[in-house]
Amino acid sequence: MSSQRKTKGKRSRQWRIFSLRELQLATNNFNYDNKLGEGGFGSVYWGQLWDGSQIAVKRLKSWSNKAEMEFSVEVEILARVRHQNLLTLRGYCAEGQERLIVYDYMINLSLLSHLHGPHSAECHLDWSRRMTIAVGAAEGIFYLHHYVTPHIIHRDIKASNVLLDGDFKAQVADFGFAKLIPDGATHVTTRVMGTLGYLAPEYAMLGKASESCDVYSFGILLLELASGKKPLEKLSSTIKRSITDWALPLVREGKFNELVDLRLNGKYVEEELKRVVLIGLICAHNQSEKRPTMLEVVELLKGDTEKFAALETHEMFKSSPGLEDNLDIISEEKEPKQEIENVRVLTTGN
Ligand SMILES: Nc1ncnc2c1ncn2[C@@H]1O[C@H](COP(=O)(O)OP(=O)(O)OP(=O)(O)O)[C@@H](O)[C@H]1O
Repeated sequence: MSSQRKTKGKRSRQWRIFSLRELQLATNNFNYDNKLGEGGFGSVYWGQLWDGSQIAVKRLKSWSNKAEMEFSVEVEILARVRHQNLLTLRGYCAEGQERLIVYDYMINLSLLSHLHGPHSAECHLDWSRRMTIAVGAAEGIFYLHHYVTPHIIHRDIKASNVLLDGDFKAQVADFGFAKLIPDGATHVTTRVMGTLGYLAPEYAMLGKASESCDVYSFGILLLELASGKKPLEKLSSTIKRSITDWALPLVREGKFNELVDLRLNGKYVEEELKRVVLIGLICAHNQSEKRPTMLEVVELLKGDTEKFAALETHEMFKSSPGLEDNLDIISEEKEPKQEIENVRVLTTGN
């Protein structure tokens, strides 16, 4: 059994082109029952290949104006990006109007499903798993920012894009998609630009995409991971509060025990919780130049004491008046569609 697993593991690392017929067979002709979910780029289906290995197939929509060759070249570039915390592409299919990307199926699904979805009540994520996921996801993003040439800005770091393998190891998904977007596919563009609640202010307002936008989104993700709260919490039918607006006052009052996810039943490492929350908040600083780089984030998360001592004394965490300009205060809820549309309008042309 173990040798069989090993062989499967090896095989899954190989990159190849799939035929449409093979993917139709694997997914029962993209049957609704096989559907794992739907994102801005299209639907994702669970499938099983002839060798028994499980795959996730992303069936892209609105790709008709992306030439077959162009698509293949770009996907092959992405397939070369390999890191233990990045979801590896197993291959693709480009036949006729169909554009499909094939990944290994992540048996423990996404972080979103554990924090807020079907698995949230079961609480599979104990504190040590959360720490491992935080460090792993940070390392994956760090790799995209610092090692891949040209560097890749993810643009959509969020809980549904952090997938979990059989060992709950983080696999950051959907990187590099911006390059695959056909010109003029506006509704797809809105998705590439990120998701409400995770968007850095300068990105949302000016469309300035940079590595530090990913750092901002990652900060929100860290706060979400520690607290189990959503990036935007509905306070009433018209008012939403961001996770940073909720967390920062508690941090300034030193009430870390009120920040932690209640589903952990008090089982967590206090020092680590403090570390994750402070790093989350500094990453999600409204001024991009005050945010750390992903290299610094990785070092901090791994427990660099010198860097952490400096972070602890950061002015952001001092409970003095006048620092509230850091916060977005309470944001009025608009129609989500309209809000996304606004973001799109503001950012197109960049
Ligand atoms: N390899 C995979 N293994 C298991 N589940 C997956 C895999 N890839 C994607 N999924 C799940 O399929 C669903 C749809 O994914 P998709 O990436 O299309 O959308 P999304 O992440 O919700 O939104 P967006 O398009 O903005 O990234 C999500 O719930 C995602 O977690």
